[in-house]
Amino acid sequence: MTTIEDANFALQKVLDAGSKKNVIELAWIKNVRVTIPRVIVTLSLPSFANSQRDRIVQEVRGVLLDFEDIDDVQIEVDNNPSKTESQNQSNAPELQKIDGIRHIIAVSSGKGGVGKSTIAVNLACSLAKLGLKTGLLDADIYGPNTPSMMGVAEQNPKVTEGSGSDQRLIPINKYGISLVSMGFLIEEGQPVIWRGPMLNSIIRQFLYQVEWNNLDFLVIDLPPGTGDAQISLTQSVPISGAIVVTTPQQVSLQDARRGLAMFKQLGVPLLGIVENMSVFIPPDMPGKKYEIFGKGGGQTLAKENDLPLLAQIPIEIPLVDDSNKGVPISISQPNKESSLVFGNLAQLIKNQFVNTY
Ligand SMILES: Nc1ncnc2c1ncn2[C@@H]1O[C@H](COP(=O)(O)OP(=O)(O)OP(=O)(O)O)[C@@H](O)[C@H]1O
Repeated sequence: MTTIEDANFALQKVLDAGSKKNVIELAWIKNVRVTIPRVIVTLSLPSFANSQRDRIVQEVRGVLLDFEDIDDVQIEVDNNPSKTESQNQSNAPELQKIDGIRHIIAVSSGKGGVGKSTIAVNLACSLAKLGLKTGLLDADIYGPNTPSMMGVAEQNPKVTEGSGSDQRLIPINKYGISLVSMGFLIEEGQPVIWRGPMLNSIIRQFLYQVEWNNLDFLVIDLPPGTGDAQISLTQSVPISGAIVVTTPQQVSLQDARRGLAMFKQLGVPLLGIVENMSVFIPPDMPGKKYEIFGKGGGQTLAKENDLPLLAQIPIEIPLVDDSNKGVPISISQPNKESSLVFGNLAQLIKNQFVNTY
């Protein structure tokens, strides 16, 4: 006799067209009841999967009718579960607009070391160069290195006058960018042991008690990966769009896919993919490009998720050197290829949001 376990197992054959993950894994099946000869399934689809609704319903019905003792499948579709609904289910706080910020752009990566902070920093600088008021929040609690890339040594930024909850943290201004780092809260060399709820309250306090000065964009450098910290962060702030950074290798795609699935599941809008370290440009051979890490990774990821490949950033030695000196390449060498690519990326993001001002 068919059981709920059998039904759930069979439903794993139904896949999301983009991520190729199955509907059980993606938690798109909210409920399954089996009362032979009938099965009742509740589907809970995020808004980005609406276009697949009819196909998914048909396939769910198909795989369940394959059982000999089932001849009636009822499917209830809970369309576009709102963010507030899913947050209530997980007891997450409701998203609240942050005073003084128009748009929040999250820069994320499935794993560390792919250049996420480099991209967050240079994107922020390039947005500022377009005349947009820009802030940068380094939320990478595991390696808050944005201040050093921006040449900011202060560990203790100033606070506004007043007392207790009236007081607000004043961002550090560098290269025209308002910078705040979680690193300001962590003593150097100390391990980070914050868990979801603790992190959640810290990040909220951090964001809502900062004197953000009418920013057009706040770029957030998220921690790498898809653990508690990332989920807390993405549920704490109203993100306008997320960028997923990958390198061209196949191995980093798997991690990036996990990142994409997390954003989709949390209902965070995705802006697209940025491929870093696409080609190496040797400084002594202008015009030469070497595909050190293979090619096509960013394009593959973009295609399978129906997202744009927003930028392909080359490996350039000054990108490391200048960043080590505390000056992002977009500021120090605006005519280098990577600076031009960062400029285009900023323009794309501006174009996407400028009409909503
Ligand atoms: N396109 C590039 N060309 C040359 N060097 C790069 C490029 N992108 C990143 N790097 C270098 O690679 C190193 C890692 O970059 P970065 O710190 O931005 O990665 P990350 O993904 O933020 O890492 P983490 O997960 O540790 O925060 C840095 O030394 C940086 O200067």
